[in-house]
Order: sequence, then structure tokens, then C-alpha cells
Amino acid sequence: MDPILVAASEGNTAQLQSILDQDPDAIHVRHPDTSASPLHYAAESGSIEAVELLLTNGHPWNEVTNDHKTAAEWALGKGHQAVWDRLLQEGIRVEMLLALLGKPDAMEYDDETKQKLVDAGQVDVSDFLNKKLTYTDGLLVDEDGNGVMMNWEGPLMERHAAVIAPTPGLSVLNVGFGLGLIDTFLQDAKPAKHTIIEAHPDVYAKMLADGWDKKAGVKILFGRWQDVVEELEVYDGIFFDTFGEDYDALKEFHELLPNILSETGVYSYFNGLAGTNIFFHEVSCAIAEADLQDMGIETKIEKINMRDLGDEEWDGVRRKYWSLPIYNLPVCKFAM
Ligand SMILES: C[S@@+](CC[C@H](N)C(=O)[O-])C[C@H]1O[C@@H](n2cnc3c(N)ncnc32)[C@H](O)[C@@H]1O
Repeated sequence: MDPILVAASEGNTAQLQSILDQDPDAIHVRHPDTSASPLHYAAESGSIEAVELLLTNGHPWNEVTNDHKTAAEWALGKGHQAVWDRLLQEGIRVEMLLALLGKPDAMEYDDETKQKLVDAGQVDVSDFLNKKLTYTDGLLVDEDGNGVMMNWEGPLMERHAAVIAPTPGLSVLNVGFGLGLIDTFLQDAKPAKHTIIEAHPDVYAKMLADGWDKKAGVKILFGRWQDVVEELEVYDGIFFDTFGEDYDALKEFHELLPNILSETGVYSYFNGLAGTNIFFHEVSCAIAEADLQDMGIETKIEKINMRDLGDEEWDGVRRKYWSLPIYNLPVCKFAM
């Protein structure tokens, strides 16, 4: 193995420093078979000092191996919670700094990492609104086979609905109809007003075919939420779950909340942020929480145990977008 990987795996900071003093580019050495980085080995060794030294010398915090594992996961795999915590803190710090500096996308990866994510099935969903959608039993997919909404999310939608509409007679807003799961649960809660924003023409056609425009209290705003902002009112409960949009879009929606969520209202969103990697998920959740906090909104997380979805659940779907054992359901309210 390359000397820097050996030194990192031994947590040998003196040796690491000496190698980097002689050749600063050694920070870029990766294991030829797995792409594991010096940070992976240092994290696995449990040496905070070695991790710190590598970060100080410019090692990225978010490198992944060929099987998409981060250094933090290698640390946790060996029970090194303190190393996990340190890397989590670093991820949050770097991503917030990038966001402050106006760098694109809070989770921007280098080209090689991006390719690994594409190989892992994460695909380009731009141009989503021009793609034909198909409803099959309990599934909404686009023409490339990307799952837009899946039935396994039903229990989550039931809980999200209960959180934003705990009593009858409220005024609620849902952004993104999909399979209409949350809207069906919201109807059960008998809201006085139930507004739904939906952008895709095929989904809108299905809503009309199923008579959603005739249901009590329902108002459909057909268009991208970005384009119907002027028509929004103030709501007691708001839920957001679109498709093909990145964190910047979610953040942009969050910035509307002070104008559209009532003082005592509850907001929640589908928390699929980096839903296939526990470490990136935790970094993303912390950033979303901090961004909401900036607007005076407090987030409490309800932890929901997920059943193992198994491969058959993803039959006919190209991109597995969730694989974590716990779902962090956000319950957001203005701080009193
Ligand atoms: C994941 S599905 C929503 C599923 C829904 N929560 C349910 O319970 O069935 C996402 C929906 O958001 C819609 N959508 C995507 N981008 C949108 C946007 N910018 N504005 C409004 N709707 C959008 C999609 O067409 C799709 O119907």
C-alpha cells in the first residue's frame, strides 16, 4: 500500500506530516482498487489527530470509495464516534461556507465523485416537466424509469399529514401531488381549505380525471410553485415534496415560509436529502435545520424506523433514492 495510506491507517501523524512536507500532492493518493483515501484510513484508525492533520492539509471531507462509503462511515464502522462527529462538523462547516460564498449547490462533488454517483444510479432529472409520466400500480415513473413517487412512502405521508393537519377545519397547502397520497390523508383530516400545487401536465391531468378539482375545499394551482407564489395565502399547515429539484430549490421555498405559514402553523417536507448515504444525509439535515433557524423556524425531528425495502420494492425503478434505516421527519414551527 502507498506509504501515506499506511501512515494514515496507523494514525501516525509524524509520518503523515513528513510525507506531506516532502510531497504535498501525496494528499491525492487513493487506493488503486477501492479509491479509499488517506482520510478513510485515518478515520478507520480512530485517530482524531491524523484526521485533523489531513483536513488541515486540504484533504476533502466528502471523498467516497468505489462502493460509495465516506471516511466517516469507515470511522463509525469501527465505533469511532468522535471521528464521525468531527467529520460531520467539518462537512457542515465547509458546506455552509460554500453556500455563504455563493458557490453552486451545497453538495457539489468533483467530477470523479459525480461519476460514481451516476454509476450508482443517481441520474440527471433536469427537464423533468417535459418527460412523459406513467402511473402503474402504486408507482409514478418518468420515461427514464426514475421513480417520482412510490407507494412505500405511504406511511410517511400519513404521518406528515397528521403533523401538518392535526385537527379538522384548517387551511393546508401541499406542494407536489405525485400519487396523491398525502392529499388523500389530508382530505381525511377535513381541512376547511386544501390547496395543491402541481407542475406536471400528466399529474395534473390525472388529478382532474380523479375529480380532485371537485373535492371539498380543494383548490389546485397548476404550475411550478416558483410560478404561483403570488397566488399563495397564509396556511396552518404546509407540506413540500417536489421532484427533480435540488437543495437550493428547497431552501428557496423555505425562504417563503415567513410569508405563507401562520404564526402557529406547522411546516414539514419530504426529507429525502441524500437519502442513500447516512453521513451526507446527516450533513444535509443539519444544514437545512440551520437555514430554517435563520428564519426563526425551529425544527424538531421525529425518528421513524423504516422497514428494509429490499430490491423487489425498486423493481422497474432506475434510481434507488432511499436506503436508510431511519427516516427523519421534520416538524417545523416558528420559535415562540
Ligand atoms: C414525489 S411527488 C409528490 C408525492 C406526494 N407527496 C404524494 O404523497 O403522493 C413530486 C411531485 O411534485 C411535482 N413537481 C415537481 N416539481 C415541481 C414544482 N417545481 N412545482 C410544483 N410541483 C412540482 C411532480 O410533478 C410530482 O407530482
